[in-house]
Amino acid sequence: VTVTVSSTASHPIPTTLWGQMFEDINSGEGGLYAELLQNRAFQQVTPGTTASLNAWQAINGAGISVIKETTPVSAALPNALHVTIPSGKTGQVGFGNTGFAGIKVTAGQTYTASFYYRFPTSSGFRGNAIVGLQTTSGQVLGQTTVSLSGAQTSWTQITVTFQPTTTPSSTANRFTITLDGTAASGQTVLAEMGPSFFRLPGGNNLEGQTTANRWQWNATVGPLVNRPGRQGDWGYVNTDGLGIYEYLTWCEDLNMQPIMAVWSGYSLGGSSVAEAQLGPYIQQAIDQINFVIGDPAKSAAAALRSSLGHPQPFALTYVEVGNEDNFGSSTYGYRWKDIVNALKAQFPNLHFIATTLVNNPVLSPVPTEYDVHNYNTPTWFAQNSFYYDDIARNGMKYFEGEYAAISTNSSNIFGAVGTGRLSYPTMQSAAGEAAYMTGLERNSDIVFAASYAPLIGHVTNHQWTPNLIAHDANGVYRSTGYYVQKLFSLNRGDEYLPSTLPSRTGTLFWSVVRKKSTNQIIIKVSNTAAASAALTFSLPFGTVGTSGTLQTLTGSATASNLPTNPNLIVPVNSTITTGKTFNFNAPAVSVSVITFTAQ
Ligand SMILES: O=S(=O)(O)O[C@H]1C[C@H](O)[C@@H](O)[C@@H]1CO
Repeated sequence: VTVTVSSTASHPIPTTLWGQMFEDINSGEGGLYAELLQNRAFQQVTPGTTASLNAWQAINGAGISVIKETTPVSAALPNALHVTIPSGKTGQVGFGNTGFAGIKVTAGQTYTASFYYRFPTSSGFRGNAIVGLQTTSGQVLGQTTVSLSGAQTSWTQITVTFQPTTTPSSTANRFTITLDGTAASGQTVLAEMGPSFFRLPGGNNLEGQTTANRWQWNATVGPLVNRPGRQGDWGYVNTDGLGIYEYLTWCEDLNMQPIMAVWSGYSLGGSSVAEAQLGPYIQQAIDQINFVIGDPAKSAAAALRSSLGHPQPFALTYVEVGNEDNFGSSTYGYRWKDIVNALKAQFPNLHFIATTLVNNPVLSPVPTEYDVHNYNTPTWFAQNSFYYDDIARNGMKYFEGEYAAISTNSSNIFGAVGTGRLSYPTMQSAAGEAAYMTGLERNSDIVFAASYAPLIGHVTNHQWTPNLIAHDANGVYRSTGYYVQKLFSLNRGDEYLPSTLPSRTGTLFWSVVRKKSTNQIIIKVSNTAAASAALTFSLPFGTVGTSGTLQTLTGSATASNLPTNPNLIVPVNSTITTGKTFNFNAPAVSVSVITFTAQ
């Protein structure tokens, strides 16, 4: 096929185009949230149940159970671990935590541990607790001692640091607190992508199954001891140690602008807040936004931000109202109207993104942006790379907030692995997504942002596959889809150059952009076919570099990067002969980026 490129740009490409969405689907807890211990504060569990001791285990015969404290360490943390050291025990006795399916221990790194303890009744016990990391078979990796006093009947916080002296070969390790059995006998002691935006906090995990357990910004901020946590929407307790302030400073550190959601009055269990009852939830949304951008002199929420060390507002342009409210579309009409009218009055410079299907129902005020989600097969993405070409240019802008090729079974996209659902992205799913992304780039006059979803998932403990990045206690695993996102994100242009259009029903797709600051032309090519494809590029520029760089991601269609072979398919860099006219042979099932200068 011959691709003739125009030298006249059709439109500027928004700087926000390629970004990431985040929600906690085994991605914060045990993942990005640095806490190594699972169930660290027995939040949101029922005392006395097996689940309440999740990840905790007794060592050498100690009696452990989760109790509802009569004098809790804080209102937010009502539960405590009750530890009984039986009489007649010798050696170290106590309890351990096995982390999130393991704890990675590296010699020489400094580990910090903190716990509160108290004795229910005053006792003459004075002794050392040993706090450290061991293999689950009991080999000490690193530890320190701290003295405990039986006279301490009110909660007191202990914080220790220690450096393991051994790096074990496996992550089958645990955090331990033990006492000398003889001395303590009979005592009871009360435990790297360059995204431009970052959507948070979800996704389903914003919504709650009920109004009561929706995500609430103010419950996720301040000292951990004041964060109660919540039953997340993915079957486990969110400690909310990774809260709104952590999200915002994370965005600032990585130069990403947040696309932040406010709760919209609908929960995944199907309930909607009645219009007459929306007031307090709208106020909570106003406070949430003031926490992010408000004036500390005028808003308590903004003053709270300032007190945490960030007096200046964070960057914020886009606020999403809910998530996938197509599931609650019968009440979104009034919820959108009342929420957006109130928020727009307070924050006239913000853009509010609607989350129902486009214009279904018709909303007032008319949204300026919609969030569109697409989960489908690799073939669907290739065959729908013109999804936005046919959409009217009427001022409406689109956020492709969630997209991923998740199954090869078009009649059961959301089915289980084994019925076509992918456990990990494959080369075929990555090429399909890349084909679709060339369409997003071509239509970036109306598509202002796009993010693959979900971003991260745990290798063994997950509710959703595939994920862009997998992780476990040993590390992170970059998928084929991750490399496609990285190739597009790190090779952005600032304007789109129209070119011969790919065939809508074909298997070969490309986009051509220009990076004005470096006079570079960047061509992205996705070949989703099982055979290589020959392209000839014809360029209208006066001078074109004779040599360019070529980055190619290719491999067997059904192959994935697995934790056991994480670098099976990675981008390969080489050079390519370029010029006013040059040829390129796209390998079967491949995604390529060709970069060269021209002016
Ligand atoms: O079951 S789904 O609704 O498809 O869940 C999807 C859509 C939702 O926004 C997000 O949280 C989740 C996975 O990314």
